[in-house]
Amino acid sequence: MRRIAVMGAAGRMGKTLIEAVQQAPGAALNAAVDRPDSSLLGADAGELAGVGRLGVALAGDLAQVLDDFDVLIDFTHPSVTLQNLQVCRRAGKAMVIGTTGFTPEEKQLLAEAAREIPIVFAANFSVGVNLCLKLLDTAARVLGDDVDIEIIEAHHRHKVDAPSGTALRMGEVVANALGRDLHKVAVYGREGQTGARARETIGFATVRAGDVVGDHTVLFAADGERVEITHKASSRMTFAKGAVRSALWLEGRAPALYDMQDVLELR
Ligand SMILES: NC(=O)C1=CN([C@@H]2O[C@H](COP(=O)(O)OP(=O)(O)OC[C@H]3O[C@@H](n4cnc5c(N)ncnc54)[C@H](OP(=O)(O)O)[C@@H]3O)[C@@H](O)[C@H]2O)C=CC1
Ligand SMILES: O=C(O)C1=N[C@H](C(=O)O)C[C@H](O)C1
Repeated sequence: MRRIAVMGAAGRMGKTLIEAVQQAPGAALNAAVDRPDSSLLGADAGELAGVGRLGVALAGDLAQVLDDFDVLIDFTHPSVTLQNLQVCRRAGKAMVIGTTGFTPEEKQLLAEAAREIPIVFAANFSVGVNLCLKLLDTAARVLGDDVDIEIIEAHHRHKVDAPSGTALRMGEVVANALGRDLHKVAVYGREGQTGARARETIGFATVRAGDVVGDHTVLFAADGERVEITHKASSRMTFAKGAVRSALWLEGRAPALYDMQDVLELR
């Protein structure tokens, strides 16, 4: 049985992850952690997640539960994940990281830790989005430099980072396929006298509203036709299932930085 710990267990994804672990054959929830000053510490993680008592009390410190798990699933905040990264690295524990909003320098820290522990890191753990990443690579190569490319994403009002990690990953895939450097060609929103659009730019537009789970569209627009590749998530369970699948997949893997494309064998 794969012993799993969930970080950010009282959060939106944390609670869904607890439910997904509970449903997955071969996986067991052995630890659940949230912030040290949480008023929920000591509560039963299963009851928090609405799946019934699991006998796992919510802890406020990862170090307290280190002996209880094999792999940590962390969907929190970059600063929290980076602290946990060091704890897991020292203890030789595998990680599944779904947190978004890392700077390029912070992503480098993930790559460094992955020399010592196996990590699956993905901005989006849904099968559908990972299929879309493959489709986007093909679309960009076929449509080439004859189209304008724009990425539009929408999320719930509580989301704290923008553009979404998924939108940025979609931008990277498209830019790589076209031999462009996303850092040089990305345009994050437009306002005022912008001038005409330069063909090589990749535009990002962000919507934050209500309870939208996660919508992404990549628009390839030529003169005379448009192609749109759209993914809409209607439940966080799609991300949670992918994360738990990754935690199981990591068993016996060598230290390296993997992503969901590896787990799905889409490389
Ligand atoms: N890769 C993917 O497929 C997906 C990624 N995400 C990403 O996952 C992350 C979390 O999203 P979401 O669940 O909506 O966010 P939430 O804010 O609902 O959850 C984060 C949880 O972490 C807790 N937390 C804060 N500080 C600490 C700490 N020091 N130690 C432990 N826990 C802490 C928060 O507590 P408090 O609320 O009290 O601050 C909260 O319970 C985001 O970066 C999001 O973009 C989301 C969905 C899918
Ligand atoms: O914060 C969210 O909710 C989500 N975040 C991820 C992202 O930033 O891409 C994935 C998903 O779209 C939901």
